[in-house]
Amino acid sequence: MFFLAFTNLRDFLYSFGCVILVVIILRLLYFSYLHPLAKFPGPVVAKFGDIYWYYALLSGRGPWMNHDWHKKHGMIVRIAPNHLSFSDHHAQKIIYGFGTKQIPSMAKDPRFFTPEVDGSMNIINECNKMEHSRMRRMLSFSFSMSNLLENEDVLIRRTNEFLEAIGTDSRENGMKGVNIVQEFNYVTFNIMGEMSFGDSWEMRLKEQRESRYHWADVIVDTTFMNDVMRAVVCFPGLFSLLEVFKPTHSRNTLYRHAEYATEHTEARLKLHSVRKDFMYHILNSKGPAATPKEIASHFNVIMMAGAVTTATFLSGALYYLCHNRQAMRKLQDEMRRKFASVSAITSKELFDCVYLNAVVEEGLRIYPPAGAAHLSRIVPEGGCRISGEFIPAGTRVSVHPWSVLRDSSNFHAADKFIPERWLSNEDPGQKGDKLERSLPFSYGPRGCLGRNLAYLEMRMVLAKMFWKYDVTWFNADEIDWERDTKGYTLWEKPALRATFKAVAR
Ligand code: HEM
Repeated sequence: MFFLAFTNLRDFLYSFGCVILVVIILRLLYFSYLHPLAKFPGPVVAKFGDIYWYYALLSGRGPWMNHDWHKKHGMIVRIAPNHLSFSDHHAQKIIYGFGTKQIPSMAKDPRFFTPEVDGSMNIINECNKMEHSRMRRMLSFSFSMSNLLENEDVLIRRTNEFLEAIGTDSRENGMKGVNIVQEFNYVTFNIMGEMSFGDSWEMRLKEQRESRYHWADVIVDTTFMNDVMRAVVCFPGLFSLLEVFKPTHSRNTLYRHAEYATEHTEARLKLHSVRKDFMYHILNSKGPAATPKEIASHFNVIMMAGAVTTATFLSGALYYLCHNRQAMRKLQDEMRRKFASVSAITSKELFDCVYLNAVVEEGLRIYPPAGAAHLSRIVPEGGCRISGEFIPAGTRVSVHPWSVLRDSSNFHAADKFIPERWLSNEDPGQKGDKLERSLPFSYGPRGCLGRNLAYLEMRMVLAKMFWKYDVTWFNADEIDWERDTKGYTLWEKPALRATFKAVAR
């Protein structure tokens, strides 16, 4: 009937074009002048649709773009039609905190924290607060300091294996050196795997048809695909289409990663082990039992969040230490003076290594492993005030960590790696740095569950590596970290080729 109203195709196309044009103009007017967030400044194109936001995320240059927007527009920037980015540290407490009587804690944003490809929900992507609390209670004991210290043998043995591997490769590879970024991925992968699955970890790795580190490599490739999926789910029907056709790349990354998590979970569930790995604590936790699918989903993200982030820290820290030889020497001196042998290096002894801890904090500040993008939340019913402005209910909000950490009003020489800023009495020392503004593990009910483990790993790997080896870096002239690294939600890092020569003792 609709078509009959037109005498010919030309008239129809003309009228159709006019309707589209009017819709576009109305949309532009609405988003510019009438939308509840219309008064907030930001890049012009960002307010008309989410596409620009996804472009920034997937371009790998998001952290720098977002920081520039804050420099230009101020503390609150509209980075998508319904999304505000904050660079104000005070917003952190409201957006990520435990909540108050007036403003309840904010739920995670379901458009950002999407289900896994098998539809499962887990400790990271669950946006329902009650369901998340149940999960967190179930997993918490595994990550308590007492349990981690009970499993310290895993951390020490796996770090020693890493030392062996980089020493051997350095001798065998000559001027080719060792791809140390990859080796950091492997050591954190091994620590997370054995802590999670105990005895079945090694058994399953030996049984698998691919190389031992195939899953570790898949995890690295999956980080970017996770962001692609965040964009895909915004287009109705596209995810279902992908499920039917499963393009090779997503099969080899997202789906393969989920399969690995399921295979390792099933292998461990069959093994009636008494070893107190993470699985043991999950199975013995009080409260309703989780299904095998849910447990596999937790391990899917634990292997990702646990391995990639810590490896990212280690890679960045090594890069910046290689550029600040004085800091590297101070770290080596502290380790070599304090410990008579590599076996004397234990987690407890490392707690009070002052310079090592300063290097760790500065490494987390200058290259925050989970601080490149936006961990968005939804403003609850009734709206609330953030950074002096009323923000309506339903708005997506996030603090952009990179913009906070690279802001010279928070940290002097913000682009420079200066461990001494964490030691107020040392030269070049603190110059009014607002140290509390570095929150690499976020904050509140969704703050990092693996924080204790991350600190133990970061200290142990750095301490043993710098106790044992002097480092020569081969591709120093080719690599500029800020240029060559890609900032998605997690980072994609360039290869660092170095050689490790054992110190004569
Ligand atoms: C340097 C290393 C690490 C950094 C910088 C880091 C950072 C973070 C951040 C910023 C969050 C909050 C995410 C959000 O708000 O959406 C988070 C959550 C989380 N992290 Fe880490 N993380 C690190 C290592 C680890 C490790 C080793 C594990 C161990 C498995 C881990 C497990 C988790 C889990 C399970 C959550 C979700 C917590 C929840 O929602 O209740 N992380 N992490």
